[in-house]
Amino acid sequence: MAEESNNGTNHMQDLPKVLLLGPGPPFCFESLQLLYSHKFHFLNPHLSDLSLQHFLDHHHPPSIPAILCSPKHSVTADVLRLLPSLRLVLTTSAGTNHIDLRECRRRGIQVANSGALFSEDVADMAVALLIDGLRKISAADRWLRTQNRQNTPWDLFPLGFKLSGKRVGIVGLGSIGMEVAKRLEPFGCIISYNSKHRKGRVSYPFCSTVLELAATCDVLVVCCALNEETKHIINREVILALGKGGFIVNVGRGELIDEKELVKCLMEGELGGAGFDVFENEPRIPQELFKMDNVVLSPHVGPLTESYMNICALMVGNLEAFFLNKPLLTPLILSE
Ligand SMILES: O=CC(=O)O
Repeated sequence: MAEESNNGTNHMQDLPKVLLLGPGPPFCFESLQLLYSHKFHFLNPHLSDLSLQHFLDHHHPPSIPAILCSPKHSVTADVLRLLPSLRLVLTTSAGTNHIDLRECRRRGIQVANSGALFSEDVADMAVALLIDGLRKISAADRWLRTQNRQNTPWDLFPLGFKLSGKRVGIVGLGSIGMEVAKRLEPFGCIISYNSKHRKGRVSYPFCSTVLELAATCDVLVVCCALNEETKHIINREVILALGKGGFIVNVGRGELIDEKELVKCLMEGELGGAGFDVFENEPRIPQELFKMDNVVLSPHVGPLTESYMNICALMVGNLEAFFLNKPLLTPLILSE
């Protein structure tokens, strides 16, 4: 960390530089700068008219050791190439699919994410989408609002589906997946899972493939990390294996599902319903979904609760640890 200068004040040029690839999540980068500009020299290329490359040319890229980004900004190999002294990439998200992790590893750049900060919130959202879909809450709300239902017998509204007894397959039993399981068990759901590896201390049945999981479940909750192996892990074959009464929830990343096939399956009646907080081409949503009452949509707000108030502190904790050569608080890639 920067030493105090002789007259007891920190000069900005002495502070460690942190590049903010913004604008970042609501209020996050603003609060960070308001609270911590005495500790770090934050650089804001998004507030400049210059391209990132030109901005960096003006700010001596060899002296920038750290980046803070959000999922809206890809940290590609090209971006990394502009920063020869980079040693740390921080992201405000749990997902890291916007970061070229392979290149970070190759260059010995450490990476940290939001850890489990939002896991409960995202799990709440998964369960909410599932209950909403099965019990048709949003559909009922629309039904009441869109026409004057005071004069329509309410028993004309279609039957919903029970949550208890449903066989729920969790795709990705990380910290979000575990929170989903923890929430659904008391509802009487029967949990099983697929993950990259069988989890040692977990008693839920493990399926080695998503296809096998789908074939033995009524519901899939998708919450694994997006990477080369998991892109379109939910494909047509998996959807058909889940079946006509099946329900899919996605709170991970849109690209985990082959969205085109999913829309097709929903239109053909090959899948019972779905709840999405994430989409393949955000902010674009396939128009067909807007017409489906068996689909619940939400605009990628799973992590957006008051938990966000803690993201600044977590990011600063990681920055302080890094500049003091201490272990990162929420490491994903450590230096060798
Ligand atoms: O989508 C949000 C996250 O990955 O935290």
